[in-house]
Amino acid sequence: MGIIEVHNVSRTFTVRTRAGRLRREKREVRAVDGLDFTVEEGECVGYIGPNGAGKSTTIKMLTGILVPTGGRLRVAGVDPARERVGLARRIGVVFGQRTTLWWDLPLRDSYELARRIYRIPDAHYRANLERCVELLELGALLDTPVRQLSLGQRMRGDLAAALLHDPQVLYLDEPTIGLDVVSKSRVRAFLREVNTLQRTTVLLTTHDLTDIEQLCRRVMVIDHGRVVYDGGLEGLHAAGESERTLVVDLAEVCAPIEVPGARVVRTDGPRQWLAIPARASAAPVLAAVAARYPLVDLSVREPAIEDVIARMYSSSEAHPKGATV
Ligand SMILES: Nc1ncnc2c1ncn2[C@@H]1O[C@H](COP(=O)(O)OP(=O)(O)OP(=O)(O)O)[C@@H](O)[C@H]1O
Repeated sequence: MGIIEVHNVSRTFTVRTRAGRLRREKREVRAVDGLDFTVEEGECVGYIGPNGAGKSTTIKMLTGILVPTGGRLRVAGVDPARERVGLARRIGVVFGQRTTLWWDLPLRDSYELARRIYRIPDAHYRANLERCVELLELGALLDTPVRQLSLGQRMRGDLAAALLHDPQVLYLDEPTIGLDVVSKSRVRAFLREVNTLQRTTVLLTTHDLTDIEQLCRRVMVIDHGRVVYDGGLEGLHAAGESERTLVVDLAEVCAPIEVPGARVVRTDGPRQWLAIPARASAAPVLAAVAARYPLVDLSVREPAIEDVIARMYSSSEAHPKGATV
């Protein structure tokens, strides 16, 4: 049995919309519609999809905040909605757009509250706090009120708070949203460590494919409340034939770059944009450009998740699910 079991789960919402000046109409929104998947203990799974696909609704059902309209859900062997309080000790949740920390209190006090709420034994608490403080470089921030922390510092603070009670499962909803490159890489390094050393199961929702690339062997794509792809990131790129973009700044205006494995898709003065297949390494293209052209700077842009999914649909025509799940 997996640590997360989702069988034919649905969740509908009834929304009231205006129909004329006085009349209101009821409409059903199927946020999640016959969702099926299993996550094994110790996996780190990316859970991605376009806006409104049903990701947050799934996470809310997995924490017990929302009750499914149909189907069967189990997390660590229990029904989340029925045993929400008991399950809270076994899961950790981090929402990138919100904080679970106390706004006016120093980080240290929020952690102390978590210790009491979860009744974490002293020695355990001290060891976990020490490990999180070291790995997330929180030492100098422990006495700072949360409202004075930068977004990246607060996110690191939130991650520590979610892990002090040693949860078996960690749900992350956009943990790197709005962070700079350095903060993103710190957060990712920490999550890798938590998943590989602590064997914490991670379900990660993100719009940043680099998060998935660096952390997850498995990715599930959800669209219109259903899983439309379940497999490796490479397979997803292959299914959609997705492309990365290499942005190249040259010392002078040149004719469009010609190197094997890449094609120029745009030019603007000395800057050129090259498309390369996302599943191939960018290194040979970088080396060829550097050897033949007066290179000043370059950066690699991952394809947007929305583009990868759109391409996946167009390449598998009307039946993406059959092609990939
Ligand atoms: N409380 C609610 N009442 C009515 N409709 C809702 C509610 N919560 C979600 N929905 C609808 O359910 C659908 C799925 O929403 P959900 O927030 O799960 O998507 P998401 O994949 O997390 O999107 P995003 O990436 O934008 O956060 C959307 O159409 C949304 O409008």
